[in-house]
Formats: sequence, structure tokens, C-alpha cells
Amino acid sequence: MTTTTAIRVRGLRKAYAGVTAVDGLDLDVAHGEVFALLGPNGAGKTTTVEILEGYRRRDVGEVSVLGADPARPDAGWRARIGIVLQSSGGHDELSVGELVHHFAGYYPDARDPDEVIASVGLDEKRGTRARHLSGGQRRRLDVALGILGNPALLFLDEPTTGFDPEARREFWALISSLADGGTTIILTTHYLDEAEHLADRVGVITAGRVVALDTPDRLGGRDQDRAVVRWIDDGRPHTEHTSEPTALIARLAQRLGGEVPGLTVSRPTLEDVYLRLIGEPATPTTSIETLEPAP
Ligand SMILES: Nc1ncnc2c1ncn2[C@@H]1O[C@H](COP(=O)(O)OP(=O)(O)OP(=O)(O)O)[C@@H](O)[C@H]1O
Repeated sequence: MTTTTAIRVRGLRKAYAGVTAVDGLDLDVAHGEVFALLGPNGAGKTTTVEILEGYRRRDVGEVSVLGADPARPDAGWRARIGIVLQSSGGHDELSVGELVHHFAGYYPDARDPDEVIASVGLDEKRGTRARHLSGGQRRRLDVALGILGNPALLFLDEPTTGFDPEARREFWALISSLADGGTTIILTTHYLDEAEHLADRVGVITAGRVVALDTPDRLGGRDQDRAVVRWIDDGRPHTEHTSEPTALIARLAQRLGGEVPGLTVSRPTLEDVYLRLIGEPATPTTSIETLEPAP
């Protein structure tokens, strides 16, 4: 293992009573990277992440997380890992301040509890009992507890499910600031915009295998996909798929004598590419197939 590798997985397999959940998975995540795992329900994401966290035993394969085998962690390994699970709860009668201060006592190198509360935007809720927090505020508390031990590696499982758009943006800023501070982050999410916004790289898992792995803007050859150019000509909408949109627009501008009416240029979204990778048809408006020949 090189010193830049936070996570190294080779040939990971796990089956539950004959049902294969992870089927020969390979993965490398560098220190300081934000890595998003995407995949449909039942693809094997949670099983993989729980093996990395040391909460689930693998059947076969090599796994190294922060230099240790999660199935046989050395002393102090767990304190270097922060985990924010999909659903949380418990200690509902304690206030935000009481909870964060209480759990800080479990870590050898805990961050300042009051600073952590402020960093997740819960200053005003310090005296509020956990059971009186909104869903988004509860999630922030979960993150506060996850980062309290100053982890080198943070696992976030669907962290913004149920957030309103503003809360999601604020949460993204929090995660970005953790990443800027050097924390390695493994994120599972069903929100493609979240992966696009936060992740340095994205891995798509289907049927227990990584089927694509790249930066969000290059995933599945996205950067090579043709652009969709739309415009109005003679009062009729036109669409053309081209790898040279600039040349097409220059020709149109010349022919139409300046401004091209109704001009839009779009590329396949991360969602389009993701749906193609997992075998689902893209929506017609963003299809990368040619809709009609050039006029
Ligand atoms: N404890 C278990 N016992 C038996 N089968 C399980 C268990 N946990 C997961 N599975 C099965 O393993 C497969 C992978 O499940 P997993 O939870 O890892 O998928 P996932 O990608 O996290 O899905 P989701 O997006 O729905 O959370 C599924 O077929 C699931 O039914």
C-alpha cells in the first residue's frame, strides 16, 4: 500500500445465504479524496461500506483502511474513523450541547465540542433536546458526532435525505470545508447533484461490482458525449447532436445573420450517464441519441 492510499480493496466478495451482495469489487481511495459511491437499491453499497467500517465480515478479498484490516483493527483505528449512518437516534432526551460534550469524552483526540456545534450550524439549538430537532437539524447533529473524534476518514451514508434545498446547500458547504481540511470522505448517495457537487471521483456499483469509476465530469465518457444544440429556424424547433457545437453555432449564426433564435447547448447530465451505466433509459429531453437529422 502506498502512503497516499486511504482505502484499498481487491477482489471483495460477500454473500448472504446464497445471495451475492458484493461480487469481486476493487477500489482505491486516496487520502484527502471525497469519493461518492452510487448505485441502485440493492447494488451492494451498504455491504461494501460496512465491511470498510469493520461492521461486517467479508467472505473473500483484501481490504485495507487507513493501513489496517477492518476485520482486525489495531488499537486506535476506530477513533480515526467517523461514521454517519443512514438513520440515527437514541439519547433523544439530551440536549445538543449535552450530547456533543458527552461523546467528546470517548475520543483520545476530540475536537472542541463547542466549535463542532458551531461548525454544523447548531449554535442556536445547543439547549434543544435531540427529539425536538427537525430532520435536517438531527442530521447535522449526526455529523457533529461523526466528526467529533477528528477522524481522518469519514463515512457519510445518504447524509442529506429529507433535506430542503437550502439545508442541502449548507450541508454541502460543511462537507466541503471538512474535505478542504484534509478529511477523506466516503459518501453514498442517491442524489446525482450531490455527488457532482462534492465528489472528486465517483464509483458506480451494480450487482456488487464497480462498473464505472471516474471524476463526475468524465464518468462513462461524459466529456466525450456529443452536445445537444437546439434552436428555432423558420418558426420550427430544431435539434442536432454534435461533437463540434461551436462550429455548428458559427454556421447557424452566419446563415441566420447574427443572433440564433432560441439557442441552447447542453451536454448529458451526470444523471443521464448514470442511468445509462446502470441500464436505465434516459429521459427523452436529455437523450444522447440523435433525435433528428441536421436541417
Ligand atoms: N443482512 C442481510 N441479509 C441478507 N441479505 C442482505 C443483507 N443485507 C443486504 N442483503 C442483500 O444484499 C444485497 C446488497 O444490499 P446492500 O444493502 O448492500 O445494497 P445497497 O446498494 O446499499 O442498497 P440501498 O441503495 O437500497 O441502500 C441486496 O440484495 C440485499 O437484499
